[in-house]
Amino acid sequence: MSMSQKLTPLTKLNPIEPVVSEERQLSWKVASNLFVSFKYAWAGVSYAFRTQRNFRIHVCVGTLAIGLSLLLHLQGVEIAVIAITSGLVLALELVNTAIESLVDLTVKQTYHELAKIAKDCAAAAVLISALVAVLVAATLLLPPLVKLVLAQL
Ligand SMILES: Nc1ncnc2c1ncn2[C@@H]1O[C@H](COP(=O)(O)OP(=O)(O)OP(=O)(O)O)[C@@H](O)[C@H]1O
Repeated sequence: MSMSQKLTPLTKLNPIEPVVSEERQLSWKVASNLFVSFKYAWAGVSYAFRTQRNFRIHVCVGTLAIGLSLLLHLQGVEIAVIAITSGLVLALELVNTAIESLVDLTVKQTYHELAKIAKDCAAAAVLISALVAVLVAATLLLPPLVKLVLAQL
């Protein structure tokens, strides 16, 4: 396929087709620029934060867990483990959002058993990572936290 066939000028697009900006049409090219790639990735994070309540909750809980681990002077490895598990939850929440969008794009408003499987499994991945993160944080944070509270009594 030649270049001119690939990059249809916006003026020639059918008005009922979704409009793709010329910058987006060239995204395969601009993505080679590291800064622009970062900009698109940040747009994804920003979209998830604005639209996904669960993502906001995970950001708050993760920040709280890392903050507490610093305040309680946990060992470096322990802080790293809490940060890794919290980061994994956020990353999977982003993948979940991407899968939800792709499924909605594919099946639109129709019910499909495969769409249900895709969305349920993506949500399950987030749930499992969140449960593990809570378990890890509780194991590492609770003993020093209880010790600190008891010392105040
Ligand atoms: N097109 C569909 N076909 C079949 N089942 C669907 C479809 N869309 C959604 N579902 C079912 O509804 C559930 C919720 O889907 P929805 O798109 O509302 O996700 P959500 O509630 O926004 O999820 P999350 O809280 O993880 O963001 C899915 O897990 C799935 O079981």
